[in-house]
Amino acid sequence: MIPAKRIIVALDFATESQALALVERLDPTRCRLKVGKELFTRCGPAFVEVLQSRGFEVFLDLKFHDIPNTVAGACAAAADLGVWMVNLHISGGARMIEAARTRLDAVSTPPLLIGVTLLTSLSREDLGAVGCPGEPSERVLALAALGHAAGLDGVVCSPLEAAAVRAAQGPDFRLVTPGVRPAGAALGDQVRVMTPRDALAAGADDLVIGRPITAASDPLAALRAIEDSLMA
Ligand SMILES: O=c1ccn([C@@H]2O[C@H](COP(=O)(O)O)[C@@H](O)[C@H]2O)c(=O)[nH]1
Repeated sequence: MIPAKRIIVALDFATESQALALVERLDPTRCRLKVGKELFTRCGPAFVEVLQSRGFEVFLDLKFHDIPNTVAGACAAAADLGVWMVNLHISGGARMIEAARTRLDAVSTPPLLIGVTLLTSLSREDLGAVGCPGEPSERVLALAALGHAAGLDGVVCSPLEAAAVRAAQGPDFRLVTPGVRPAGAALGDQVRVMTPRDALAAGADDLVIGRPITAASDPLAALRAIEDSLMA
């Protein structure tokens, strides 16, 4: 039996009405929602409150990356908004993460604090081109260790790295995996991918899935098919 709410639907829409058209068909007891840069920049915190008022837990995926004081303040703002999870880029460094952790520890019900290791759209070649030679998995493992030591509740990584991060960081460290594609689905800009079922088997806690659901002709049927594939 797969526990409920393992799927986080990425609401990468350009308008509130497009997002709501899908949200109105979703069940908050069965999935969570992710609000990222596009929707947040267009609709702002008010739309996050709309989603929460409908019973959904919201992952605010703004991937903060700035000096420690600025990121700590942004995380405090996310906590005030009442989101379930917030994230930052681990490459911002240990002091940045510790500052965010300290601010969230002062809040009565803080959101989960998660760190992005290496974007799932990046390949080995992409990494080399920005001056970081080596295997993506090595970098992910190093960043996950740094992030855990600095106080993160978990990381965003590709499902390809989930088993290794789980082995290194233990059972209580949350693994949030985008880069999830049902068999035969278009990859789009994703590079380091796995199927939903394989991602869960590799140890992922949360599957972040956008276009395979949101761009489907019948998004609800696409979501149900993914849920069924997890049970099979
Ligand atoms: O490494 C990362 C971090 C975040 N994302 C986000 O997840 C979704 C994935 O959407 P798909 O349509 O399923 O590709 C999207 O909102 C990204 O911003 C990621 O893909 N990789």
